[in-house]
Amino acid sequence: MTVNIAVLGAGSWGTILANLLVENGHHVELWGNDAEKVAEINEQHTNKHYLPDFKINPQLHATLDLDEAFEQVDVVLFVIPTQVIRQVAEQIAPVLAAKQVKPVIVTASKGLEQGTHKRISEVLTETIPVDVRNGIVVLSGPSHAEDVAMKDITTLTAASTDLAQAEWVQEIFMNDYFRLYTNTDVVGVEMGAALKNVIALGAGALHGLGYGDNTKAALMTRGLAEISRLGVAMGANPLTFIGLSGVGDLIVTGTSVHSRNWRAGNALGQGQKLPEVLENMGMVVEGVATCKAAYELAQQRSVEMPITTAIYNVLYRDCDIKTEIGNLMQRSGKPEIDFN
Ligand SMILES: NC(=O)C1=CN([C@@H]2O[C@H](COP(=O)(O)OP(=O)(O)OC[C@H]3O[C@@H](n4cnc5c(N)ncnc54)[C@H](O)[C@@H]3O)[C@@H](O)[C@H]2O)C=CC1
Ligand SMILES: O=C(CO)COP(=O)(O)O
Repeated sequence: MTVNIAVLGAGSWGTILANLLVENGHHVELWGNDAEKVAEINEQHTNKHYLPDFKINPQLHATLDLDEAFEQVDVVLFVIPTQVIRQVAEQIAPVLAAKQVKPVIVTASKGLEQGTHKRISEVLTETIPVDVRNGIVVLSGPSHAEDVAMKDITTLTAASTDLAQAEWVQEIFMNDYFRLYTNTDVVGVEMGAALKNVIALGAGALHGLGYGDNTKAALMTRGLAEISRLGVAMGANPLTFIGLSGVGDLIVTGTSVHSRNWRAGNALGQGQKLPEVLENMGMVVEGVATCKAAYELAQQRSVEMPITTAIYNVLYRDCDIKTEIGNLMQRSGKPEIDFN
């Protein structure tokens, strides 16, 4: 089966997924917003800013032109930062309408929209009318671009309320090192994907401050407890949080030097200030914006999220990290399992 795929976002994850899809035998157009980088991909077959040592398959074509990207399109894959998804989706909707194509929309981005607190599939549902698209599938799981570049064995979840569309996407992406599972719990998959980035910031900060393994395990486990609590309040199946898009992605993001969120947290723990950290990263650190959205959502829903609140206090109120850790430890004793 050869499928026509437009990948939106020529950063680290978009480039690696587009490359994988080409090597799976599909026709892929990678849409970018930076003329120099698009030319580099087409002429040098590299994208050095995001993937310094990676050689891109010469069959991958990049473009700045949405008309070209959508010339023939069965799947549109979003791999851009969460906070620009609404704007780009509004930009592509009339192009899809003019082309009279009805692609399946897939998102591999992870986050919550600031202001509205919406999940990405909700933003896409609002902005791309049903008459110009097929279903929406969410792709998520423990998957750093740097490891997929090495063809390291990687597992993900394809989630959709329409199981047949999730299965179709599963088939498009699967190969001997990339394995997908399906799930119909879109809420749980998206909430796990978005919120683990916030906890990864905290895990990095603990590392930067010199805390040991016990503390990091405590943060990730109790972090998962509050991710599940908010997720269940939003309608998720609690079992999804022990799957790839929950604990799986929390492990990879909360322990890896490849994680932008972990690295940003590590730099904060070492005493750098947030603007400097983000400036130095040069890539999206999704947990920062999502932390604010999650904090506000938890307040609205009266869901207790003490770790997210502590991270919010550090990021948005310039509070001292060690004081926030001390405050977490001063809380009264709690039962371990509590979804109320
Ligand atoms: N890097 C990774 O290993 C993984 C990333 N993700 C998710 O994928 C999403 C993208 O992440 P990365 O590729 O790492 O980010 P990145 O920072 O490497 O690349 C983002 C890309 O989006 C482009 N972009 C930004 N605004 C745009 C706009 N208005 N129009 C068009 N393009 C625009 C940038 O030019 C850049 O090419 C994030 O939500 C991230 O959480 C998910 C799994 C793995
Ligand atoms: O989601 C990811 C890995 O599964 C990527 O995480 P970072 O954005 O922190 O690098």
